[in-house]
Amino acid sequence: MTDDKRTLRARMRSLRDEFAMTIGGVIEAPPALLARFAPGMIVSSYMPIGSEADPSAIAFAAAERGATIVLPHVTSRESQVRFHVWNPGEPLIEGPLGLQQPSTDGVEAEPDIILTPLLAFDAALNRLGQGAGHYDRVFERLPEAWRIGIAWSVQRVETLITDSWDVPLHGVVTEAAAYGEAAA
Ligand SMILES: Nc1nc2c(c(=O)[nH]1)N(C=O)[C@@H](CNc1ccc(C(=O)N[C@@H](CCC(=O)O)C(=O)O)cc1)CN2
Ligand SMILES: Nc1ncnc2c1ncn2[C@@H]1O[C@H](COP(=O)(O)OP(=O)(O)OP(=O)(O)O)[C@@H](O)[C@H]1O
Repeated sequence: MTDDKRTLRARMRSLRDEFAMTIGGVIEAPPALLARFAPGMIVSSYMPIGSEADPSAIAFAAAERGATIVLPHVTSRESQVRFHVWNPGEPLIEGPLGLQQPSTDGVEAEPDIILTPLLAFDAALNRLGQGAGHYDRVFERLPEAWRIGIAWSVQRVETLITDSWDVPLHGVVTEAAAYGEAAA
């Protein structure tokens, strides 16, 4: 089970690298997502590492509509994700695992909408992540939050292997399409 996930992660990382280097594009907020952003809402974004799809155009659209942006912060593979308020333009700090993270001086706040990085997603909107279970644990802790995957179109597979703790996404947005509630 774990081995299959590991093999798929390696394959999806190289697919994603190749796509981002040759085609790429901008991931824009589809109308169904824009309609959700409202003043006072807390939206979690992330700073892409490697060839991850960049959610910043969506985060800026949310900020323009009055939402507060938070970014994930971890101290290790084992630690829980904490979300800290980040204002566009504020400096980021180098963290573990190649991450660019917000300062922990920023107020901690739990997101209403979680823009989620991923390695692969499937037709049922299951998600394969980096394998540390960071977002899986966030989804368990914040079951009311709206979970939106951000990805390149090449990251879509027909069926992912799932484990008992995997929580499916509500929607996914790519450079080419929107799925699930992000498309409704
Ligand atoms: N941009 C981004 N921020 C994020 C995540 C993420 O996936 N992407 N996370 C999601 O949980 C959390 C951090 N967790 C992580 C857990 C493992 C690895 C990891 O194994 N990295 C690989 C290299 C990844 C790559 O270059 O694509 C490594 O260290 O070998 C990275 C982040 C919170 N912030
Ligand atoms: N809700 C949870 N509570 C405690 N541990 C969890 C939870 N969810 C996942 N884990 C642990 O995290 C590990 C990795 O899970 P998995 O391979 O599904 O990660 P992933 O979803 O691909 O990664 P990520 O969420 O970090 O991007 C597993 O060993 C699992 O035991």
